[in-house]
Amino acid sequence: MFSFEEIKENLKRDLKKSRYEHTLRVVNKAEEIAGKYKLDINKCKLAALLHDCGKGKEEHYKNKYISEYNKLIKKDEYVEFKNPFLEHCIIGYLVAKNHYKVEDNDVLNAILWHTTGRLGMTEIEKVIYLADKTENGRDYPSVDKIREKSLINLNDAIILSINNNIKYLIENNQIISINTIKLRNELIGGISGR
Ligand SMILES: Nc1ncnc2c1ncn2[C@@H]1O[C@H](COP(=O)(O)OP(=O)(O)O)[C@@H](O)[C@H]1O
Repeated sequence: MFSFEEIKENLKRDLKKSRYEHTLRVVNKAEEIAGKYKLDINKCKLAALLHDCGKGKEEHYKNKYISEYNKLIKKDEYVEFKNPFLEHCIIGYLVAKNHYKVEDNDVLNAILWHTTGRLGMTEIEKVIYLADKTENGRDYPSVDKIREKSLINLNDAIILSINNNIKYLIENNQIISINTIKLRNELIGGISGR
């Protein structure tokens, strides 16, 4: 297992500058949100640091971890990670697990589901999902509302974020993850949680 600082050094080298800077802002935002809900800060910071670790070198890492990739991608809920916009999620999961030797499933799942979310998300997964969408460099019309809500109620913030996300995906004629739809239905259905 690499230390947090070692991973940071590696990512500084491997990611393009803007992606690395986004990553550091996601770490800060994840720390802020996790602190609010008294969640495990170290797990959240590690997942935030690694959330985009597969970005930009998807083909390279896919080939490197092809047998595990092929096994995972067959699962119904993972099929959509074949989509080029979502591929970095499963690649990030594989790189965190196999290259950075992360064994903690809370951290690995937060990386895997950071873009789409999924039914039955853990609170750590929700923190990384929201930290990615609301880090201080993000600037889109509803970001302030989602940012504010993230520190009040995780589920309500995610509903706002998904509504915004779906509009964007429709306007750009992109696929909408079935996992996102399932999550939205779960949260709108009023399943308890925070
Ligand atoms: N719920 C979703 N279902 C399908 N595609 C999505 C979804 N959310 C985002 N995407 C696509 O994935 C891309 C990457 O999203 P994301 O990882 O959140 O952005 P970033 O790489 O900037 O952190 C988006 O630009 C969009 O095209």
